[in-house]
Amino acid sequence: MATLSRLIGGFVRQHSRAYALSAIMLAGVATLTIWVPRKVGAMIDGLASHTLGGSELLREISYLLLIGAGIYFLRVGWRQILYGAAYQLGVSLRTRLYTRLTLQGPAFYQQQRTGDLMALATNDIDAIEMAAGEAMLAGFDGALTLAMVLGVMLLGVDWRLACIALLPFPLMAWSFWFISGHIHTAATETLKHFSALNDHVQETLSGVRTLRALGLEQRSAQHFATLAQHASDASLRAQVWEAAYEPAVGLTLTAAGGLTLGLGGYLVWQQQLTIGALTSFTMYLGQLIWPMFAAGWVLSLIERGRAAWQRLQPMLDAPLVIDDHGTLAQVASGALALQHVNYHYPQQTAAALADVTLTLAAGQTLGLVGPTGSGKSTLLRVLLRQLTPQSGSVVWAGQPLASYQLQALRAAISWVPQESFLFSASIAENIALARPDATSAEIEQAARLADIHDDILRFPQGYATPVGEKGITLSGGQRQRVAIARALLADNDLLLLDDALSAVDTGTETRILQHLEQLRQQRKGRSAIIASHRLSAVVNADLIVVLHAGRICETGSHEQLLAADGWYASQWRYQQLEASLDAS
Ligand SMILES: Nc1ncnc2c1ncn2[C@@H]1O[C@H](COP(=O)(O)OP(=O)(O)OP(=O)(O)O)[C@@H](O)[C@H]1O
Repeated sequence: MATLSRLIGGFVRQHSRAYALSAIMLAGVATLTIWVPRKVGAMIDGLASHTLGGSELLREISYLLLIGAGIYFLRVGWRQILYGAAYQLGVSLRTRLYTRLTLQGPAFYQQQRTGDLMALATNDIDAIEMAAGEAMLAGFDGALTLAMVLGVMLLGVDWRLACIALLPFPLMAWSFWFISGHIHTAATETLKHFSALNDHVQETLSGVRTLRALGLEQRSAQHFATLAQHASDASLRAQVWEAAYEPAVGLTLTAAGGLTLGLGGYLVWQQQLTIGALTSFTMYLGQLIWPMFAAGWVLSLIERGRAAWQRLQPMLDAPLVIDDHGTLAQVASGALALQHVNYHYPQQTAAALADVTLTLAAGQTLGLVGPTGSGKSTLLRVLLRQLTPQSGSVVWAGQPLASYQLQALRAAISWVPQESFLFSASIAENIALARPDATSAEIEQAARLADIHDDILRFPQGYATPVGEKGITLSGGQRQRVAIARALLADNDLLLLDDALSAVDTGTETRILQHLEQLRQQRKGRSAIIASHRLSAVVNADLIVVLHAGRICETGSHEQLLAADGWYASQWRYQQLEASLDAS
């Protein structure tokens, strides 16, 4: 597992110019800062010995002002350069995370909470960005200033004073180590609690209608308040530990100041040190405040970054549930054959698909029916390679599914799931999702085939009407038909309808199925698999397969299955009776 230091090290090497330039500017800041106490000490000694006249004094003061301005501009410069580079780390980590998430399959998302993933992409990456930017440079700045100030104190002022002043520092180092361990724990807790909070908000907003319908708003608000309290407590604990750096620095510097004044006063009294030199030394001691605080700040940022990286890295390295080592970039037209396919979900004891064997010739339509939970959707997901069977083979156009590039395979299939998703865009853009270059005429033609054209014209802005989260809400049946139009416009070799007509009335269903049949006649070689509870959707299929607890228990054409008088026939009679009762 790569550590945070390796990640940041690699990033610094990649952006070495920006970091080197910032370091040079910081070195300039440190050099100028070091210069000030020496100048002030010399001025005091000059004034005390009456060797510094009015004009020289003015000149020295203007030098000091120039140094101050130089420090200011260099500080602004290095911050701009460094943060510009550190933000690139955030961009690259976010892109890596996003790309990885788009490649993961349903099994991954079943184990992850959406709010947690969103927190990783925002809060956690921010913390890593801070560790790579602010912490790196504050660390460098602090270390450089410390080394230069100590060097001047030891070699340029008085080594005895420097040695005595440094006596309390080991105690401070120990307290920093102690505090940073606690900050790491508190930062990890804070990020976890923030994730839980995020997750609750995301889930609540997605299911707000259900919450309201069940009258659960108050309970949800109480739960939110508890999570918010936990997040705030954890954040406060981290802040309290961060605040502990200050007294440690204060105590150390006060002790160092006391020791300096004691020995310094004695040396001045013994005339071994001038008052100006003692003043310079005290000013240098004051300049140690920044490196001390920088050390605390850097440790805190690094611990927060480490905690975030420990949460983010497993997501970036999570193995892809579906391997993508196929080489074939195109699916040729051909039969689809399943041989003894078995699949069971990891958490389930019973198989969702058991010994499924069937063949669908190119251009044929397969009807997939069976009681709820019999494995229809699972079979379609195996064809989409969202799930990999534990045993058996699936071959399309003579090639195992895994030999196709995943994207090529999925691009050859139009899939309309039970719950279709509409993005926050216009209806036209939602239909043209797989073919953004489609013309308006093509989009309208697909909408006509899906029997949604007239509905769309009744919307306030027609095809330009925004839908999804920020637009109007479509009915379940309208959503399904927009999704079917999307699939038809894509015009792929294989169309998978997963109970995709369940929310439309039987008249609309019949019209859409007729359109599909006409399309199939026009474009030879196009196959379709229609999974449905309603048997009327599969009556005209070339082959109908009845699944029961994952097994194929009946197979044949509509007439053959009626003659067999099994589950299909009894279900057909029941549904026909139901339809005639509805009609009367
Ligand atoms: N993600 C999952 N994790 C665990 N078990 C699952 C998962 N999805 C489905 N199952 C189980 O696998 C079995 C087959 O489910 P599947 O959704 O394929 O049936 P289905 O025939 O499409 O049902 P329906 O007609 O109700 O849509 C069921 O027992 C179901 O509980």
